[in-house]
Amino acid sequence: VKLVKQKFHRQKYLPPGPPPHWLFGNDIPKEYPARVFEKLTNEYGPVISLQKGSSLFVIIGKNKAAVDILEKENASLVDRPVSIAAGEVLSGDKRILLVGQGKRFQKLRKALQSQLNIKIVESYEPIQEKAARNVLLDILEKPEQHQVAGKRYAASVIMSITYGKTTPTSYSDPEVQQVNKCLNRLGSAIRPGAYLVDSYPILRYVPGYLNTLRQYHREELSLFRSQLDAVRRQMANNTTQPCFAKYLLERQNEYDLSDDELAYLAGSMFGAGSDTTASAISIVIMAAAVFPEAQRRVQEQLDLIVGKDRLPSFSDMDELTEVNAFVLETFRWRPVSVGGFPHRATKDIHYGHYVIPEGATVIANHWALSRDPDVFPEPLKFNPGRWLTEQGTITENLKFYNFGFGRRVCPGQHVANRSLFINTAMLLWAFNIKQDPSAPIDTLAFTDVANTHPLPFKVKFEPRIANLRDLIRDAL
Ligand code: HEM
Repeated sequence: VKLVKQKFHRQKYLPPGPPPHWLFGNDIPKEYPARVFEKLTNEYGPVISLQKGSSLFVIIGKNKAAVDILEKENASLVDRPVSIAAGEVLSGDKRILLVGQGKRFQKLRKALQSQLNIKIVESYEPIQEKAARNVLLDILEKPEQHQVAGKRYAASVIMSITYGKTTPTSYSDPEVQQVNKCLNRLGSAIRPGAYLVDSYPILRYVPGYLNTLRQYHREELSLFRSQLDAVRRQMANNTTQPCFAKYLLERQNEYDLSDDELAYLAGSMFGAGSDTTASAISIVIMAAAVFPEAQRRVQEQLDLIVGKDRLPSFSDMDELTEVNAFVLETFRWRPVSVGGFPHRATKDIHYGHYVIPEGATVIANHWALSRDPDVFPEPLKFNPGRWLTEQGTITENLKFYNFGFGRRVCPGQHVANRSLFINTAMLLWAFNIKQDPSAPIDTLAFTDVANTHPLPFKVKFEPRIANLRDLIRDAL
């Protein structure tokens, strides 16, 4: 009786939402869910709930509610929803992104922080500058392949930081292709509804049902092990560059990591950090082409501070406020992690007169947050100026949570921010990026996946620097 009463009480105080079908519950949108959820936010309010089977989804669509819940109550939202297909089976429960709250999560996260914290990331500057100069060369060579240039940048930076790789990385490298094959498998398995076992866990006992995913896991693990073994071999002949893998191999006991935990941790850096960064660079190129006035403001400051006789560098970062504001506005304008990432409530959370019950999956819809007029007036307008104070410095009073929330906030955010700074500075310094009048850009044409990517689009790169190739070659 007590349990029934409790259930009834919770039901009564659930956040509002569209009425569920008595048997099938609510429809979970199959296409562009973040855009559909934004409409539901406008209809039902900042926090809504949807019921599907035994799962309760709480979707947050306003910044104030997102901060009140996911930041202020973060201790109760460290956990991830159970993911049998993608998390337990495909990732062997070792991929940090999907690992639930507990000892393993804590040690993986601690190990990541040790190499991704704001102090350490400065040491990656030479890697990022070099790779960003290569983006310029790639674009001079094959401007129509600008999206590939961004992917190559992101892949080579991650490979250098993680495994100390010094040879140039091409997006067609067999190793990168293999990693991408694994990532595509993850992307498919992670889609809501992709595997019935996530709604009906009993299915895990059906013989053969999860065999393919188990096989994928073995392949992934052996790839990650082999990447780590390469670093071990280099360490044995003293030829390793300082990198994430070397640092952790030397301190494996201190961080209490098994061989496979370490292999997965290094391996999943690529998954979390490569495609996201490449997409964000592509969005910068799109925004520059579509908003020439905003591009021009950035270029005026670049000409003033950097001039045309040298390339921009990290030493200009504090002064290039227009570049920083432009990047912040692209993060908001088209968020890469468009629908946000799910957290699981480990106790009842009270919000106003609603209760988010223990066990609920809580998701901040980044797309809706980016268009929340309470925080971003005229949200559809691309306006980097909103990030600047009257004195021209970056304001401290505005924040967009493109890197997520609480104790799960993206640990790679400092690397990502710096990648976006250096690429935006170099691209807008080197080129006038223009729309191709014969192929106008559809700025809503994005892939429909968790980390969204602009669909292929055409732009023209007009060099602004006469001796660009020479300057790049000198710097390289
Ligand atoms: C523009 C680029 C990036 C964006 C937009 C982004 C966004 C995110 C978001 C939204 C999350 C989930 C946060 C949450 O649960 O609330 C996340 C998690 C994560 N990110 Fe990033 N990220 C980016 C780049 C990177 C990079 C460069 C790395 C690594 C070097 C990285 C590593 C990770 C890892 C390991 C996690 C899982 C953390 C956990 O579950 O505790 N990310 N990221």
